Parts: sequence; structure tokens; C-alpha cells
Amino acid sequence: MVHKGQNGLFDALTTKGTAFTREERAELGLLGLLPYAVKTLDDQVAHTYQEFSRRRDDLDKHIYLRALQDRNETLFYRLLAGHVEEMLPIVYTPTVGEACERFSDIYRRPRGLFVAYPDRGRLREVLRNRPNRDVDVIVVTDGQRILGLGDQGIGGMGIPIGKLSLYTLIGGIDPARTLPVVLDVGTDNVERLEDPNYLGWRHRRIGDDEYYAFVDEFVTAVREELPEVLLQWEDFATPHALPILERYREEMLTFNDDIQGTAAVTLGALQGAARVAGRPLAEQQVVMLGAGSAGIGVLEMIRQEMVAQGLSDAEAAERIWVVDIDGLLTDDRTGLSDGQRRFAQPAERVEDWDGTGLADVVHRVEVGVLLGLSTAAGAFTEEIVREMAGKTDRPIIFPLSNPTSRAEAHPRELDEWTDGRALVATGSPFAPVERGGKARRIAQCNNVYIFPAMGLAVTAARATRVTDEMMRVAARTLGEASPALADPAEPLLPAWEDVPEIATRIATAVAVQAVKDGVAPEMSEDEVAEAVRRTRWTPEYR
Ligand SMILES: NC(=O)c1ccc[n+]([C@@H]2O[C@H](COP(=O)([O-])OP(=O)(O)OC[C@H]3O[C@@H](n4cnc5c(N)ncnc54)[C@H](O)[C@@H]3O)[C@@H](O)[C@H]2O)c1
Ligand SMILES: O=C(O)C[C@H](O)C(=O)O
Ligand SMILES: [Mn+2]
Repeated sequence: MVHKGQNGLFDALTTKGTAFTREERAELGLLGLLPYAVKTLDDQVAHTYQEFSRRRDDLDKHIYLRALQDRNETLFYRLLAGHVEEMLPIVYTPTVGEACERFSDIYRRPRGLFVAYPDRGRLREVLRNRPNRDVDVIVVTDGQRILGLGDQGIGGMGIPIGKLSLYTLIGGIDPARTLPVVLDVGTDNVERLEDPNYLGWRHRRIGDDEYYAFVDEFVTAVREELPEVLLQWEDFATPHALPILERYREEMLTFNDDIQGTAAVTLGALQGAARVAGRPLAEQQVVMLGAGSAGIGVLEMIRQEMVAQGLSDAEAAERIWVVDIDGLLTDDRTGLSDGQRRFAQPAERVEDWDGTGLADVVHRVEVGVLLGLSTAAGAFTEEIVREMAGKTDRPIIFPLSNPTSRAEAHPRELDEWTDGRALVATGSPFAPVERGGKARRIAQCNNVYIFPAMGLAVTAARATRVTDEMMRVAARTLGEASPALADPAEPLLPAWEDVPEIATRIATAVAVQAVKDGVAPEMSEDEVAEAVRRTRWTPEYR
């Protein structure tokens, strides 16, 4: 619906700005409110691209695009769609990390919901005030673990905004049906607390009892106001992430992207890598640096895959080695969570080792797959990588920590230290690596390959739960689209221009699985495909 007059001009979801025709201007009471010239959407795209290109640094570019999004969403998405590879790192990782750190400084206009602890008891009212009535997808964070940048308090809001932009760009979710949310439960980031510009509740983070009660009030309000919405949890600190997921996942349509989305994309990328390496996952020794919710989530899915390939639970666990800040996870360690304990090696297996750091593990184990979800920049050192490369023909090495400044290794180094034999995927985007005069694109193993498709799937299928099997199907469908399957010299994951198409494929397969799992109304495969097609929103003036 297009509003009349000034209001219509400033409604970002429906405005056409200078593209309102003479007739529309007359009909909508806009005569005189716009400069005379009438532009087309394509003219506007060309113009905004030119302006975008004039911004000096990436944060300026981010600010420019965010302002455009607040002004004219159709134009924003049309511009993005034509320049995905160039603009993804601007609206999303890594630049969104900086935008979160500087959120209060660069703040211009509100977007979504700021759900603050002092408003507890009134969250139903807060939810009712939401800017968009009908919502398909909520992304919510509490800002405590923003990428590998730690606690950003309210600044974490940049992440739900960025992720939802990709739900639309890649998954075709109507931007009028998205809702970014930040739970403002204080911050322990002293820099933010002392910053006069800080826009959040200036308070230390609340204790766990108050915290879980507040999350519960929020979830209750969401379920009352938007009973069918997909609620995606994002960038919660590990001690809260899994308890929250387990508390709500059987009761409503919800998933945790850092745990489940990351696992699915990693498994997808490993599918291509294992094929090129000529060795199935179940025959690999896997080493993970980092035992947070992301790392453990990935390993859970890897173990399930190894079991699907014929191993017992125990045999799979034997092949998985997890190293955290205190060294290898072993069963004599205290203070491990249940999730971590499932991957703890028997202490006697390592009793004659000199140490249990990453270098020791790589030295002792015939490691074929090395994964990093640790935030430990540079932790995959030359010595470690060279040692691993001596043990296997095609070492599979994924430095997955974000943003770029937290990556466990640079792909150029991995290429050099392994004479080009390493099969690499990174969490953040990196420039192509040159070898023998040829530039090779580096796959970005980031949950952005999964969550937009998941949103499209559950929206189209009207699913009521996100099952593990739906996540596995997403991983498998992505894995089958790996360019490396056809040509081992190609990247492990599809190119960005193909990703919206592949998201449709993933969404269709996931929606079919939702029906099979009994968490979506009965539909034939054709009906599912048609529902997915119909759900997809495209940026054009209507
Ligand atoms: N590529 C993706 O799609 C993706 C998805 C989710 C998370 N991530 C990234 O993964 C990282 C971790 O996320 P998380 O939520 O699990 O974080 P977390 O802080 O809970 O976990 C970090 C883990 O790494 C360990 N660690 C930290 N420093 C270390 C060091 N120097 N040596 C060895 N181990 C060390 C910690 O002990 C902990 O087990 C973040 O950088 C995040 O951006 C990437
Ligand atoms: O946000 C990203 O780029 C991926 C992931 O969700 C992360 O937390 O690092
Ligand atoms: Mn995340």
C-alpha cells in the first residue's frame, strides 16, 4: 500500500523517491515535493552505486548503505543484488563488526526493537509497538558475543539488521516482514559504559536469574504477538546460547544460527573438501580449535555425519579432537559443559604427550581436517600447518573465526605453507589467492549460506519447528552444489551470484523435509516448490 503525501514519500518500504511518475505524483499529492526530473529504478541504482563508490572507507560505505536502506528499501536491495560480492562484506562481515563497535557514534535512525531490561513487565507492549505488523523472521541478539569482538552491548543491533538484510537479499524474505531485535540487558564492556555517546542502558549485565526470566518474558511476548514467526538467536555468549536453544526449540519455530547454521555450512563445505581429498569424513581425524558454542555445534553435526557414514558414536568421538584456551579437552578436566564433555578424549590417550596445545595435537594425530572457531588470530602457525601438510596430501584447513582480524590464518599463508595443496575455506571474505598465474577464489564458509534459505523454507512451508534433519538436508543440498565436486581446482562453496538460486534449492529441500518430519502442513514436492517461488520477494517498484 502506498501512503499519500509526505508520509508516502518517507515510507522506506514503499517509496519510489525520484522514480514516482508524473501521474503518481499527481495522484498521491506529491506535486512540488520532489525535484522535477523523473528517474527509473535503474537510473537510481546507477546513481547510488556511483555515490557508494565515492565513499572512502568501508565503514563510510556501510553508513551510506544503511542510510539508503532507511530511505528506500527497494532501491537498497536492487543495488545490493547487482553487486553482491562487493557489498556483502560492507553490509555484513567484516564491516558490520566495526559498525557494531561504533553503533552509538554512527546511529541515525531507529530500526527494529530495542528491548531494554528496565522495560521488563511491559514487553508485550514493546512487541505491539513493532514497526512491521506481520513478521516472518526475527533475528535477536543480546550483543554479548558479537563475532569475535566480544561484548558490544546495544551495538550488537548491527548484527540482526545485517543478517535480516541477507534474509531478504538471498532468501527473498519480504523486508516488510522482518524484525531485528536487541535485548538490552546491560554490557560489561567498560569502554562502552564510559562512552558518553553510548545509547544503551548504562548498566553492567544482569545476573543469570534475572536474565533468563527476561528472555522468557520476551519469548512469551513474541509467541503471543507473532505465534508463527521464526525466531533466530544470534551472537549470544556460549554460556547462554545452548541453554536458550534447548529451552525453546521443542516449543516453537526457532534456531541458533551460530550453533546450527554454522554447523550446516561447515558440513556442506566439508562434503566437497572430503571428495577432493579422496577421503570420506568418517576416515579423517578432525581437530577443532575452539570449544565455544560454534565449535561444539559444528562437531555435533560432524559426529552425526560420521555415524551416518557407518561409525559408532564412540568411533566417531575417537576421531574428534578439541583444543581450547587450556589445551585439549580430556575427560579429567573439570568445568567442561555437557556439550564439551561429549568430545573430551580419555586422559590416558595423551598421558605420555609433552603438552596438549594445538601444536602437540597436530604433532601426535594424523590430522586431515583442521577447523578454527576460536577467535585466536594467527593460531594456525606456519609450524603447525607445515607439520599437518607433511601428514596428508590435501590438508583441509578452515580458519572460520570472524571478523577478518580474528582469522586463525590467512589463506595466502596456508597456500604458501602447503605448496597449494590445502583445501581452504574461511569465515570472513578474503581476496583470491594467486598460484601459477591463476587467481583462485577462497570459499567463505559462513552461515550466510544457510540462514536465508532456512527462513525461506519455513516461511514457504509454514513450518512450526526447525528439526535437526532439516539442518542436515540444508548442509547436504549445499554440499552437492559445491563447484569443487565438478572440478577440484574450484572453490568449496558456490559463487555469490549463484547463491540466491542455491538458497531456493536448499529452501525447497528443507521444506520438503519439514513436511516429512511432520512439522509443516502436508504438501506435495511441486506444491512446496511453488510455495517457495511465491514467497520470494523481489526488489521492484509496485
Ligand atoms: N564462519 C562462521 O559462519 C561462524 C559462525 C559462528 C561463529 N563464528 C566465529 O567463531 C568464533 C567463536 O565463536 P563462539 O561463540 O564459539 O565463541 P566463544 O568465545 O564461546 O568460544 C571461543 C573458544 O575458543 C577458545 N579459545 C580462545 N582463545 C584461544 C586460544 N588462543 N587458543 C585456543 N583456544 C582459544 C576458547 O577457550 C573457547 O573454547 C567467533 O570469532 C565467531 O565470529 C564463525
Ligand atoms: O556473522 C557472521 O559473519 C557469522 C557468524 O554468525 C559469526 O558470529 O561469526
Ligand atoms: Mn553469529
